Amino acid sequence: MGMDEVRLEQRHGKAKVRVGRVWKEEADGAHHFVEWSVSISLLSDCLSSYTHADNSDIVATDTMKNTVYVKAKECKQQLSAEDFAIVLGKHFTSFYHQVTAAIVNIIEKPWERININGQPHEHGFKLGSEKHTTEVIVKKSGELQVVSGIEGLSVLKTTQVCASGFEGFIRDKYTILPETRERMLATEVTASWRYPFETLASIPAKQLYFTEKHMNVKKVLMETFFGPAKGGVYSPSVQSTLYHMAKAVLDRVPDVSSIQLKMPNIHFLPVNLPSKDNPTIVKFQDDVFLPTDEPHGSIEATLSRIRSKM
Ligand SMILES: O=c1[nH]c(=O)c2[nH]c(=O)[nH]c2[nH]1
Repeated sequence: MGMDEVRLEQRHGKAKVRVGRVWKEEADGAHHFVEWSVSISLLSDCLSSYTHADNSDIVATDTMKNTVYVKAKECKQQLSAEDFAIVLGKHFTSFYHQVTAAIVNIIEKPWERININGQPHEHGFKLGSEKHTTEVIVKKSGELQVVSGIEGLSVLKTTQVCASGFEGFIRDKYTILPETRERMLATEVTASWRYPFETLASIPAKQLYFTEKHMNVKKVLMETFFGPAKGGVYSPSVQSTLYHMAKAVLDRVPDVSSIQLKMPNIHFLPVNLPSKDNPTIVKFQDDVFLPTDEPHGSIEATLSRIRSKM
C-alpha cells in the first residue's frame, strides 16, 4: 500500500431548512399548523466532486432546500414530523440514482392550539416549551430506521420528605455533599426512542400514528417522573428515576424498541447566609434556594428490549 493511499468518507446536505405548513379543515373550519426545522444529509456517489473537481453527481444543497417546500406543499393532509421525514428520505433515495441513503432530522416547534373561554380556537396558537424531534434514515433498498424524541422538557419536584433524596454514595476525603432524603429534583429531559419498523413497507399507514405515540411516551415519562398527584413518588437518585421512566415506556408502549434518556441534574443550592455578627441572617430550612445551571450533573442511559429468540 502506497503512502498516498487515503480513504474518503463523505456526506452532504442542507441544515435547518425552516418551513411552516397550514392545513385547513373544510369540514369545521379548524386550521392545523406545524413549524419544522429540517436537516437533510445525503450519502451519495459524488466522490469526484471532492477529488476531481467534477460536480456532475452532486445534488445541490439548494435543491434539497427547495424540495422541502415542494414536498410540504404536496402533503395535502396534516402529517407527523416522522412521516414528513420519511417522505423526504423516500424521495431523495428514489429520485437520484447517486443517492444511497438519506438522513433526515426534524425539530418541530411546540405550537399549541389556544383555548379562549375553554373553547379550542380555530386558528390561534401559542408556543409551548418542549420540542418534538425525529431522525429518519432511509436507504435505497427501502430499509429504514425511525427515531422520535423530546427536547427541552424541564421538570421539577420541590423538596418534601418522600419526594427526592440522595444517600449512600461513596464518601471519601473529597466528599462534602451531605446525605439527604429531602431535596429539589430538577432536570431538562432529552429523550429519544426507536421504533421497530425496518422497512418503508412496515410503517403504519394510520394518519398521525407517530404523533399519537409521541404523546403516549411523553405521558408515561411524566407520570413516572412525578408519581400520583397526591403524594408523588420518592426519587432516591436521578439514575433510579431515569431507569424507571425508561422502563415504564418499554412496558407501556409496545412499539418502542429502545429509549435513551438524558437527564442533567440541575442543582438548587441551599441558601445559608451567616455574617460576623449574626450567624444566621438566612438559615436554610428547605425553603430558600439559589437556582443554578452550571455546573450540572449529567446522567444518561439507554434501555433496549432484548429480543427473545422465538
Ligand atoms: O441523583 C443524583 N445522582 C448523582 O449521581 C449525584 N451526584 C451528586 O453529587 N448528586 C447526585 N444526585
